[in-house]
Amino acid sequence: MNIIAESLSKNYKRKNLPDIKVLKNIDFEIMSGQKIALTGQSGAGKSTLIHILGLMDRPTSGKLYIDGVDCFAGDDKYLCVMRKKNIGFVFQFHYLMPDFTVIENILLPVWNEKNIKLNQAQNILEKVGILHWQNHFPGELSGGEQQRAAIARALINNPQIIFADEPTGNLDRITGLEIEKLLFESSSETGSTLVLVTHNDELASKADKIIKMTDGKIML
Ligand SMILES: Nc1ncnc2c1ncn2[C@@H]1O[C@H](COP(=O)(O)OP(=O)(O)OP(=O)(O)O)[C@@H](O)[C@H]1O
Repeated sequence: MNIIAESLSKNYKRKNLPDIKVLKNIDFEIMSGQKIALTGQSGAGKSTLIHILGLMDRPTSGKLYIDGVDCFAGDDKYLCVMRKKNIGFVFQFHYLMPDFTVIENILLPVWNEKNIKLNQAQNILEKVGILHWQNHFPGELSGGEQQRAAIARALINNPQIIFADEPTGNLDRITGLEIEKLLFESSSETGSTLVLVTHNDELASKADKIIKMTDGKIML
């Protein structure tokens, strides 16, 4: 799926202070299947942007087209359906449910079809290298393994776009590189579009395109 941002802006309101302008008229196009590294210094607005692209937040102004659809013209219910159908999200923290096993966590987004999806969930766990952990609880896994489980959960809906917001921020360098490599490989295999927030220049250089943000703007 391709993504077009047209003059996206985001302001946050602050008590007794002027609004803070976090995104300032952002324009770009991401082609279907492209792997994008989103980089920029802390506070540049990367998370704010990726939350809007992932339909978890609305811009103050501007448009976002996913495969030609003007997403924010829809109501919240529409955004929710669109997100569930097309988008996978991996965060810096894994947000796995501690009282559910790994396989149950992967099946949570598709719980009403969990019996039908079991094989697929196990295949994904095998692909991300943690099938042997399927009946264990997240607390028994290492940080890297937990993040692999979070990726598996993001993949269960066969998303056409994956957003990953510093998914390796809590991991050591080697484990982090493995996780980012896994995201790249998964995107190549499935042809899904990947937008990855990273501070790793080596990895960013392997992306099809680097979008660099500075102070709420894109540096071209
Ligand atoms: N809900 C909010 N209310 C007010 N200000 C916010 C809110 N969310 C983010 N900000 C501000 O917006 C700016 C951009 O934040 P954002 O998290 O998008 O940056 P970032 O590039 O992802 O940074 P980092 O690399 O440190 O995660 C920051 O100054 C932040 O304090």
